[in-house]
Amino acid sequence: TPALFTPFSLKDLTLRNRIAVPPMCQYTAREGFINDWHDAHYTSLARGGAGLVIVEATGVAPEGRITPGCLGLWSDDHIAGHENIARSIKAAGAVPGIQIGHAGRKASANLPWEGDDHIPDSDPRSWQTIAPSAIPFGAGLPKVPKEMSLQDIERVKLDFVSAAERALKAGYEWLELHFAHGYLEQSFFSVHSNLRTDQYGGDLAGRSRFLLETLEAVRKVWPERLPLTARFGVIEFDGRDEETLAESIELAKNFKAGGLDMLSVSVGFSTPTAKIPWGPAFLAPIAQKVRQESGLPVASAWGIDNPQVANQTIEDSQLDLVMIGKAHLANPHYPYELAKSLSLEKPDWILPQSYAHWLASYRTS
Ligand SMILES: C=C(C(=O)O)c1ccccc1
Repeated sequence: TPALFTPFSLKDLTLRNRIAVPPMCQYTAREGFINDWHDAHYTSLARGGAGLVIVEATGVAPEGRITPGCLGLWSDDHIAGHENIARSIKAAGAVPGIQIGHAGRKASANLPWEGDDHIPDSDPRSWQTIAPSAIPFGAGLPKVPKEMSLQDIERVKLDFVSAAERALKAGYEWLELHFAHGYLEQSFFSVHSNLRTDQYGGDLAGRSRFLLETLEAVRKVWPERLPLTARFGVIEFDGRDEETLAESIELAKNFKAGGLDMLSVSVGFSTPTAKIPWGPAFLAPIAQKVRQESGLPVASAWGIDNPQVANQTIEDSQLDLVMIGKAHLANPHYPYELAKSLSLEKPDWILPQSYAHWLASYRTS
């Protein structure tokens, strides 16, 4: 059996294979609510055969959304829509996951295909953004955020806890904290965005504190038997990579000590001047180093859209799970293509029986 199609167990869950659909914002919600688009989108992805489907970045507060089109779990009214999503993913044989986050200084933005930039302050759809320091990201996201008070920090931690409790009520079994991509928690960790002089800034311990306290608070309400994971940028490609990676590995060790079950290794995206060396599974070797030195199981995304590359990252013990995004948008049944390319036995049965039976019948080739 190709390594990509071996099961993966984490806490009380077992995934049918190593293929995960990473969180990919659909920007199709209104006031944070699930609608028909999300129902069809996530159901079709789960029926495609992946072991895990993670629902897109879901705001823990209205001002924590990236755009007005993002999903939310800041209200109990949001739970019902997510119950359908979680049930439908599980019914298709995949583990239902969700990513919760706060976009920090990158919030209050237009949809990517409508500018991908900050909504002008003059536009009634815009809102005040918050961050560790009053430093803008730059480029298309020039809004100067409000520096968070200690009360703001406490409130946002509680927002993460409440969103996690709602995710559990909705039936999700895998929770990913969005600590990456220049959003709020990443921005506390990065020297590009955190110039605080209190206990939430300064040295590595200070810049790690908000992340570790958020993890600690969410861990208390997320059942021990279910995976609690985080997506985090371990490198910025900003010319300080060795130092950033060393600090990130220290943080990963503290994540593990704090009860994190897995790290989805990504890029920090904390500065618009980063020079990212995009390439097939380009983060896999970095993820392997994080896994070796922190002892955390790792996943990673970016450029894993080739069957041999995907399988090799598992075969070579670089990754425990591969996050395959765009290939799934192009074809929700992408795991079926992977199964055929990698010569899995009875590849048709990756898909639901209503499809598999006929795909395996009346073969003409
Ligand atoms: C919407 C994103 C997310 O939620 O992480 C994102 C961020 C950076 C690059 C691509 C997508």
